[in-house]
Formats: sequence, C-alpha cells, structure tokens
Amino acid sequence: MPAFSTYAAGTAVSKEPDRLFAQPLAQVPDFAFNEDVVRVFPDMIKRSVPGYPTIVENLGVLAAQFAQPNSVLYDLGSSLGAVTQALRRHVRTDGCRVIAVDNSAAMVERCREYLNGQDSMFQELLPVEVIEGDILALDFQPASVVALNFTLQFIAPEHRTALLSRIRQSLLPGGALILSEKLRFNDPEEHALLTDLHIAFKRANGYSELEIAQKRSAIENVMKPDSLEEHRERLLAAGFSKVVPWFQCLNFASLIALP
Ligand SMILES: Nc1ncnc2c1ncn2[C@@H]1O[C@H](C[S@+](CC[C@H]([NH3+])C(=O)[O-])CC(=O)[O-])[C@@H](O)[C@H]1O
Ligand SMILES: O=C(O)C(=O)Cc1ccccc1
Repeated sequence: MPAFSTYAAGTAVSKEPDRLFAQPLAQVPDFAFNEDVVRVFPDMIKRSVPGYPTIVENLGVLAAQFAQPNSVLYDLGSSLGAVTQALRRHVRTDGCRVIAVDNSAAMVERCREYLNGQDSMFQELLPVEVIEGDILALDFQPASVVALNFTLQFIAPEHRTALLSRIRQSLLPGGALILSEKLRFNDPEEHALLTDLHIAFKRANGYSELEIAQKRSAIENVMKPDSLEEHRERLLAAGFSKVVPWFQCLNFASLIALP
C-alpha cells in the first residue's frame, strides 16, 4: 500500500507561484480556468482558500465512510484532481471507481497527466476516468459519493437546483454529497468581518493589495457564492433529507448532504 501522507503526495504537482494579478491590468478580464490559471492553480487555491488542504484530505476520509461497494464516486469540477487523489488515498471499498469531470480542457489535460503518473507508480489505486464535459449535461450513474469541491459557486445560480436534484436522484442509500463553497452572509457585519479576515489570510500568504483587488474584480462576474441558509434550503428542495456542515474556516465551508 503506498504511504501517502499529504495533499498530492505521490505525483508532483506544479509549484509555479501565482503572480497572475501582480501587474496592473488596464482592464481585468473575467476569470477563466485557462492555461495560465492551470500552471499556477495548486499555489493559487492553497493561498486563496482558507482550510483547502484540510478540506481536501478529510473529504477522502469522509468519502470512505459513505462509499458503497461497486459504485461510482464523482469528483465534479475536478480541476487538477486533488479530490480524486484524496479519494484514492482513503477509499478502500471493493469495486469503487472515480469519475472526475471538468469542462476546462487545460485542467483536464494536466489532471490526466498527474493521474496517469500515479497509475504507473501504484497498481492498487481506484480506477479513474477523467471526462472533459459540462456537469450540467452529465448522465449520472448510481453513485455513493459526489464531491462538489468549490464548483457549485461557478455554476449559474438558475441551474444550481436542477443540478443538485439530479445528483440527489443518482445517490445510492448510504451515500452522500460533499459540497464545499465560499459563503456570503446575510448579516452585513458578519459578511464584512469574514471578508476582511479572508483578505488578511491572502495578505499573510503573500498576495499584494493589487493582486487581491484585481483577482476580486476578475471573479465577481463568474463566481456567485450563496449563504449557508440558501445552501441548506436548496439542498432540501432538491430532495436531500439532512444537511450537516462539517468544516468552516472564515468564509469557506463544507457540508455533508444526505439522500
Ligand atoms: N459547468 C461545469 N462543468 C464542469 N466543470 C466546471 C463547470 N463549471 C466550472 N467547472 C470547473 O470547476 C472547477 C472549479 S475549481 C475546483 C477545485 C477542485 N475541485 C479542487 O478541489 O481542487 C474551484 C476554484 O478554483 O475556486 C474548475 O476547474 C472549472 O473548470
Ligand atoms: O481568490 C479568492 O478570493 C477566492 O474566493 C477563491 C478562488 C480560488 C481560486 C480560483 C477562484 C477563486
């Protein structure tokens, strides 16, 4: 059995530092998961999302509790496959396989390279299929675990309930959806405080005021966070029976939703 200990152990991910927003831009384009982002993505997400390494690693631990024999585990919006790799480190249930899906060609190409690298080193890993496609158009197979790790916030708000309903319908008894998101807060003071603390987190991770401001304007049209209450109501409306938050660090949280 390979001795994995930390995020992405086993296959070296790119260590290129994120300086995408370091120079003043005449006009900040909308954020897109393109080649430039792919090159710096591991550094960007770790320095931007408080609790990200803890969420990813423990998502594997949680998934191992819900995985059912001979079922599919989905990693939706897989980016470079960090969640898929955590599933491979922790899930030992017989006959499970992972389907990772992302609609960014650049992400999918690099993700396949990482996972193929692992496959060639270790034989006993869960089989993985990486699909380049839109999760809104996915034909779901019966699944025991579905991970939406910071992906739903990039889906147009009007499509979110339909997507969650389709996920709910594909979930097997005993399975779970694990949903991680940036949160907004209905209470303006709470929202302002946690936003300021998130900015402090980014500053402490070496981002300048300019980088923070330009990244903020790049994501504001493409990433639309909801409140915890909105998530809970939408998940219940989509047919989930129980919603249990298991992690929050500043304005980033992860929930377990049970069928
Ligand atoms: N409609 C869509 N269909 C498929 N993929 C999509 C869609 N919309 C966006 N994406 C993809 O969702 C991913 C969101 S990043 C997930 C991090 C990863 N889960 C991680 O744990 O490292 C979150 C972040 O960067 O904050 C990107 O790779 C998009 O291409
Ligand atoms: O950077 C931010 O402010 C975020 O909210 C998180 C994020 C992380 C990576 C890509 C897009 C957004």
